[in-house]
Amino acid sequence: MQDRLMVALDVDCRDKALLMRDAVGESVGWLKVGLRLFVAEGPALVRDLKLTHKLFLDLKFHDIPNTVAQAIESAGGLGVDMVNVHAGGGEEMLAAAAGAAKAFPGMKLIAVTVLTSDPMPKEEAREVALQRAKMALDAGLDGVVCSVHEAAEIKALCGQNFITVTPGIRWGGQDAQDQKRVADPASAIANGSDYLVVGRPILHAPDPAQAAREAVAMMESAA
Ligand SMILES: O=C(O)c1cc(=O)[nH]c(=O)n1[C@@H]1O[C@H](COP(=O)(O)O)[C@@H](O)[C@H]1O
Repeated sequence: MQDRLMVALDVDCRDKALLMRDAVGESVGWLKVGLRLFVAEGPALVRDLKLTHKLFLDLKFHDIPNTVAQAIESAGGLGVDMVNVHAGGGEEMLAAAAGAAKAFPGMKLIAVTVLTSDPMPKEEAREVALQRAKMALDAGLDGVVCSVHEAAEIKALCGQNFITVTPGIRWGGQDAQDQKRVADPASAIANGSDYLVVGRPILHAPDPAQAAREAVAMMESAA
């Protein structure tokens, strides 16, 4: 199950990123590089992190179709295993991204549906997430980022092979912080999530590898 756990390396510099990578080691299969770390350290660090783990480049591209397609080409050139765009960019943008990603068959392209921090009412979030997931499927993407609460329905609508990546993971009474739609690792697996994204519950744990193993044990309990 560790191959389905992604650690969000939301730290501010290379040294901290490498320390965290070493701290989690093989207890997780994936590292996620997002805005904070990429803006600070860029592609060189991504290349290094790729040497030991699968890599998800989470920059949520949201721009005109041509610009997003070019950014996807750059991500493909970096050799990342997964990259995302924001489905709010619309059908044409998603199709352009999917077109660009075709040149990189080893890279999964996924779309953010509704951010797990979005305060919109649950039913509205569900409707928008389902509609955007279908749009991503039709545009030729490999899957979506969504909350655990929408994952099962998205699988039912878009097919079991359509990838669901779920952040907003908390367990054992952890603070939800800025996340609005949270769930624990066992519920995520039970609801059909393919990959779980965990940031602060691992980054801020006294022993990050132990926190990751705890999450994996919960994931296994639901399998
Ligand atoms: O695309 C993402 O990864 C993402 C989408 C989303 O809807 N919600 C969300 O939290 N994320 C990312 O997932 C991670 C969650 O971090 P924690 O809340 O610290 O576990 C962060 O790096 C977010 O940028």
